[in-house]
Formats: sequence, structure tokens, C-alpha cells
Amino acid sequence: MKIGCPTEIKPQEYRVGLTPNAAREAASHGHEVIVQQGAGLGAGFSDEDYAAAGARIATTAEEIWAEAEMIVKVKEPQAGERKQLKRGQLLFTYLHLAPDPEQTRDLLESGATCIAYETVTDARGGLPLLAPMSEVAGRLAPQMGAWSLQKANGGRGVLMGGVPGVGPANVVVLGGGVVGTHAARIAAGMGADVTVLDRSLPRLRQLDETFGSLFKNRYSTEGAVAELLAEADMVIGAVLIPGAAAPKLVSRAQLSTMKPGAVLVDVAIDQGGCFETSKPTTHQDPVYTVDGIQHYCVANMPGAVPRSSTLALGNATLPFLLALAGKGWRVACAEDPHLQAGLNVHDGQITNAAVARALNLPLESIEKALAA
Ligand SMILES: NC(=O)C1=CN([C@@H]2O[C@H](COP(=O)(O)OP(=O)(O)OC[C@H]3O[C@@H](n4cnc5c(N)ncnc54)[C@H](O)[C@@H]3O)[C@@H](O)[C@H]2O)C=CC1
Ligand SMILES: CC(=O)C(=O)O
Ligand SMILES: [Mg+2]
Repeated sequence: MKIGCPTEIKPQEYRVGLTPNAAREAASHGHEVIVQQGAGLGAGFSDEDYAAAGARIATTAEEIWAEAEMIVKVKEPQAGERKQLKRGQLLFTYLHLAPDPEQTRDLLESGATCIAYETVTDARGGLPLLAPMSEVAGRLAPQMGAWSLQKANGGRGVLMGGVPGVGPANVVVLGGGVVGTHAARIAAGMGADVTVLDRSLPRLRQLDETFGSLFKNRYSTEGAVAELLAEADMVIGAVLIPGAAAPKLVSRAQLSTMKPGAVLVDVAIDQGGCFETSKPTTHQDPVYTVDGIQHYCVANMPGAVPRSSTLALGNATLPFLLALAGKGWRVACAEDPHLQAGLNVHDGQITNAAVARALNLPLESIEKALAA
């Protein structure tokens, strides 16, 4: 199969969909790999690295979109990229369609087959292609929040770990999944007083058993959120209902109950965000203020550390990439129900139930898509 990897064009996105090691494995399995000139530079990979791995270097993105049977990326295709996507082509990348009707419309119109990293599942109920980036974003969240808490950056002027005689920052983490756990570990490691909330009691038990008293946990109810908000210096939004738009856990009215200069870090922004006042921001202009509360809402946080993120993502995507390229998407998805869960769009139809529900669009059955 011809596998193409264009340079990411979302602002300040320096990750790349294929590492040279992944390119090497794909080439050694007999696939033709085409990488856009300079695609890996932001992550520290040169064109020579890809050429040595057996890839062909293309001068323009247009060549790749025109030629490749499978396009491998990191971020959702931007408007200009979507125009080049065509029927019969396979797109393998993050999509986050639930909060994005415009992108969804374009993908449907393209007729292409689109597999979203974030809805691929595993046998333990996890999301193996979201997990590595959730680990990165979770570990970054307290770091970004701590920066926003500094007075010169608009924050309350509170130090995460405090100092002898002065208490630490109070950090609340909404959602104790992958992002939430990694955020809590790092915030606690910085010395903050951390509480994690989740709707899943088994998850809370697991956190308690694993982390002991490193951080506290609470069952997530409206009352618990309201109570903890008033004390928080930083609130990290890390909830997810796979495929669906994020539930809104903090309303605008509740901002007035918070301490002025407190920080909301909405990692769940790529699914629409879990604070009513969240809107996506970029690494270039990451923070804005509503009613005196700082909002950090960057939808591609791992793009800030592209070297680590590209390597982590590449490790997770490689087996799926090889299955898709080796067997074709139909056979690969028919044989693996977890990869099948990643199929979001095929030939003008939505094939993921949560995405169809979130966008109020008709759902095509997977069986029909696989049989067609
Ligand atoms: N902004 C960015 O750059 C990035 C964003 N993300 C996003 O972060 C979000 C979280 O991802 P993961 O941690 O991997 O998901 P996960 O599935 O591991 O964890 C989500 C947790 O939220 C909990 N939850 C659901 N509804 C809740 C509620 N109402 N109250 C409290 N807890 C609730 C679930 O029980 C689960 O434990 C996703 O939207 C993901 O796309 C992930 C990576 C990068
Ligand atoms: C998960 C995701 O959207 C990202 O890493 O940018
Ligand atoms: Mg994202």
C-alpha cells in the first residue's frame, strides 16, 4: 500500500504522524512510504532519517494527498487538507468529530474512510491511541497551569508547592482517567494539595490502591464540584465520554464562586471542553480570562513537546498502521473489533454511534460499511 505522511499544518503543531522507525517497518513489510519534505523536523527527524528508513521524500503535501492510499497524520485534517481527501482514500489520525460539525461535513462529502485514533479501543476498556497523548497532556497540565498561576501571567500568584510556613496550591482534577491520573501525579509531585474526582467508583478504588495518600479522591457530583471549586487555585478538566461531547461540569455562574486569578486548564477541550466558558486556544495565545478566571484551553497540548509526543504516539499507532496497510481497512477492521471502533466515517456515512448522536446525524451500521 502507498502510505503518505504530510507535514502537520495546524498552528504550532510540530508532531509528525510517522517516525523514521515506523517508516522503516512499513517499508520492510513491502509498503511504499512517502513523507513530505521537512515533515519530521519539528520532532527532530530529518529527511535523511526518513530516506535512510526507505521512505520517498515528496516536495509538496499535494503530491501526498494525490498519491497515497492511506494518509497518516496527527491532528484532524484542516480545511485545505479536507478538500484534497477523496473517495477510496483511508485517513488515520485524531479527528474529535463530536464538537466539530464543519470537519464532519467535509469528511462525509469526501467519501473517504476515516479512522479516528481517539475511538480505537483495547481489551481492557482503554483507548490505546489516545492514551499516550493523554499521558503527555496530563503531565503538561499542571506545568501549564502553574505558569498561568504566576501573577505576571494573569494568575493568583500562588506557588504550587508553597514554602515552609505557607501552604501549597489547591488543585482539583475533574476525571481520574489517563489525563487526570498523570496530572494528579505531577501536581502532587510539585507539592500541591490535589483532589481527583471521577464518576467511576472502581476507578477511584484503583487510584486509592495505587497512589495511597499522594492525592485525595472524591466521587464526582455537582455538589462535590461546587464545594471544591471555591477552594481551588487550579482546576484541570480531564473527563471523557468516548466519542461524545464533553459534559459541562462548571457553569459560567460558578466562576464567581472561585478565587480571582484561579486557573482552569481544560484538557477535554478537544471534545468541546468541560467548562461552559471554554473555547479552544493555541500554543501561541493559550490563555484568556473570563470573569477574572484564567482559562488555558489548548486543543493540541502534546504539540508543545513534539519529540516526546511523536515517539509515544508512534509506538502506539504502529501495529494498527501495519494491520491497515497489510490487510486493507475492511479486513483489518473485520478481524479486530477494537480497530473497528475507530471507524468514524465511511463513504459519506457516520459509523460511530457516539459521534452520530453528538451531531444528530444518521448512523450507518459497521456491518454494512464492512460489507460494501
Ligand atoms: N487537549 C489536548 O491536547 C488533549 C486532550 N485530551 C483529552 O482529554 C480528555 C480525557 O482523556 P483521557 O484521560 O484519556 O480519558 P479517560 O477515558 O482515560 O478518562 C476520562 C475519565 O473521565 C471520567 N468521567 C466521565 N464523566 C465524568 C464526570 N461527569 N465527572 C467526573 N468524571 C467523569 C471517566 O470515568 C474516566 O475515568 C479527552 O477528551 C481527550 O481527548 C487528551 C490528550 C491531549
Ligand atoms: C489527543 C489529541 O487530540 C492530541 O494529542 O492533540
Ligand atoms: Mg486534541
